[in-house]
Amino acid sequence: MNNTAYMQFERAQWAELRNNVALPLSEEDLQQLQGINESLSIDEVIEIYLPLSRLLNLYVETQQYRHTVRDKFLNSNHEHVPYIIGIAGSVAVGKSTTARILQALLSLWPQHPKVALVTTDGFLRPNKDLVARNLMHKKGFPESFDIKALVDFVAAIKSGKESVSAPIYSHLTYDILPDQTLSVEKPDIVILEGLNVLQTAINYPDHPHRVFVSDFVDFSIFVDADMDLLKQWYIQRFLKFREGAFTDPDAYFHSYSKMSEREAITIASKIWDEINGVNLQENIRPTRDRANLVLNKATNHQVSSVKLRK
Ligand SMILES: Nc1ncnc2c1ncn2[C@@H]1O[C@H](COP(=O)(O)OP(=O)(O)OP(=O)(O)O)[C@@H](O)[C@H]1O
Ligand SMILES: CC(C)(CO)[C@@H](O)C(=O)NCCC(=O)O
Repeated sequence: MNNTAYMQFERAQWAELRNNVALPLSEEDLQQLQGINESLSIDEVIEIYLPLSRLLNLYVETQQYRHTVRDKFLNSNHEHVPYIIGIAGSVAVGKSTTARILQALLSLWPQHPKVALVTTDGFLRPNKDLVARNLMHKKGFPESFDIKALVDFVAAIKSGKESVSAPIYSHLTYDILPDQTLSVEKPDIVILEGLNVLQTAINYPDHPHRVFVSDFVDFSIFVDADMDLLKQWYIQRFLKFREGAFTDPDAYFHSYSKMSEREAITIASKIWDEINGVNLQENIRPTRDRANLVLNKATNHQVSSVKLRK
């Protein structure tokens, strides 16, 4: 008996769905997509993300229709509130890249929805608070976030408020930027990505809240990959930062740009084993089965299978 809550698609089966997608991509669109990430292949966009954007576009339309039906029933006229797509998964799995691809593709559909992108990293507590709470080695763990501020933020977006602002986290300074905020001005769609998008009370035993981020998320995606690949991607990205952003003297990890590649790999590997890998096992992967859709990635970030809730 098949008692799973998901329909499972192998890569080839999912890719076939692109034949149902009537969205021709121009040369310019392809160039824009390629600009998101130099290692992203266009085949990957066409075979995996294009059908996914079509499905999401249909869900958004259906939601808008439901609101129209509700307004008819109530004999009133309420404004639409943004549709929220949540993207969860490990550090370095590619949440922000997935979010940017979907943002670009969704904006190309004929309705040209305005799509905003928000990362929950902005709700990490500033370093000074983490130091005071002895949590600097727990960045990304539930207790390192101001979860109440995050829930209030998504609730405000869903209330239809004209402008809602979020703090910004910088990977360069490794801290919340003191005088900058991101403002979300009632777009059609908000893509909210972060480690904690699907977390619930179990993850926050010391700060019990009755309402969670996922209560406001209309459609959730969990991006997953095997542990050894994730560690490898984390180390690769660390080395990329080391050659790029960390060479900036203002970078928190500037000293890493001066050490040998071998030393840098040892450090990245330790950070993975002691922080990000542990957080994945304890607090992130256990939320996977709450997602509406799971993208499983294999070597080179290629999606190997897709699971969609029945
Ligand atoms: N589809 C893809 N194709 C090729 N490379 C990718 C893809 N997605 C992500 N990557 C690479 O994987 C690494 C991690 O990606 P990204 O920064 O999007 O992850 P993330 O999950 O948002 O990480 P974090 O939680 O630390 O912010 C980056 O080096 C990125 O270039
Ligand atoms: C900011 C987070 C928590 C999530 O993106 C992560 O990238 C991070 O900084 N983790 C802490 C350990 C590390 O430096 O990777």
